Amino acid sequence: MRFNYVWLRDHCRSASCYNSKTHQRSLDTASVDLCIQPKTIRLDETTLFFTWPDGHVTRYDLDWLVKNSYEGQKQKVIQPRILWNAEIYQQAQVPSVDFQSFLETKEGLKNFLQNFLLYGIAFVENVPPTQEHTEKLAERISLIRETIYGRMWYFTSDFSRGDTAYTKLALDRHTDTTYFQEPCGIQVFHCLKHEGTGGRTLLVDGFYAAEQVLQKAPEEFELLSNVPLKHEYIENVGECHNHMIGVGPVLNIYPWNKELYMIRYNNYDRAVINTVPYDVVHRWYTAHRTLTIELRKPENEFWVKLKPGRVLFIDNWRVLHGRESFTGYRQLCGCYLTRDDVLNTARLLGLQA
Ligand SMILES: C[N+](C)(C)CCCC[C@H](N)C(=O)O
Ligand SMILES: O=C(O)CCC(=O)C(=O)O
Ligand SMILES: [Fe+2]
Repeated sequence: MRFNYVWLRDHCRSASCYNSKTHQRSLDTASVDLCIQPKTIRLDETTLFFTWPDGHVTRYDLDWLVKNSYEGQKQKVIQPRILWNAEIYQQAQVPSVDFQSFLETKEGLKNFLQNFLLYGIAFVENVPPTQEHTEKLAERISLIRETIYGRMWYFTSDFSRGDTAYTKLALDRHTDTTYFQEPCGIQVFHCLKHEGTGGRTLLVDGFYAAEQVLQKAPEEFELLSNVPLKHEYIENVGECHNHMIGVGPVLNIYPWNKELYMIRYNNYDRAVINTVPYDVVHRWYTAHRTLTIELRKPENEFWVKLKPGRVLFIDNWRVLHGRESFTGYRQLCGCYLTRDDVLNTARLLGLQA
């Protein structure tokens, strides 16, 4: 491990530099001389001591340094996950959580969140088929993210909005709200009614597909993670007038450990590509094709028929959803959740997120 002197001065945990009650830095980093060097350094079994030119002493537990070093972080994943195709997911026999235990017990909630974090999807069973109960569920783990579609939404194939979600058409796999600068973190679906045929939901682990791309064509993975593009939502239907634009690459990775944390994939909503120079465009399309081929492999598709009482939570930064075309009357309700607040709940329950 290598540490920079300014870093070592900046992270001093002494009472005058750091408020351990609020976990906030008191030290004004801008007051640290960028050429600072310790006057003396001393090491015992467990601790490293620095005395700075002004006499201030900083002590570091060696364990703390190991845990907080760049080298230590580089080897760690931020969020452990189990990547899946249909077979892996089905064999895992991930249990659904019951409505009552989800709402009333810490274990129920924790089991649910653990599965959700590992697989990017999770189900709650025996939910009364109403919008109010669905809202209660959502509020147990997060804040509802209000969007142009409302807070809780409730939709049928009535074409009330300028989007094909509001029809009976099939929808190919995609993530939602790619046209937001921060796409919605979680999507909640509860089918309240369906009198007709078809309408099954398709789920595909985008991270599993991306991992295949990384294995087979690392330079294509890199391109998809480097090239920013726009997604766009333009609506002029009735009273609804919206124009949303979100910019970012298809694959979003942390630069220090290359861990994938978000996929932005919606071929319907992808805008004109005008952020990519001529000599990159063709390579980008090739990489996009490779990813699409992985995403479309039948063995990566997990199909479910949503039923009243069974609520599905989808990690919209990871798992793509789609649907089969349908006939008859179908009513879906749900909402989006803010990702920070789901992770907050998970961490408070002791989960790594
Ligand atoms: C109906 N509901 C509110 C869930 C979403 C509608 C959003 C659909 C849009 N094409 C997208 O993928 O973002
Ligand atoms: O109707 C469905 O099952 C899902 C439609 C969809 O993709 C959406 O609402 O985001
Ligand atoms: Fe969608």
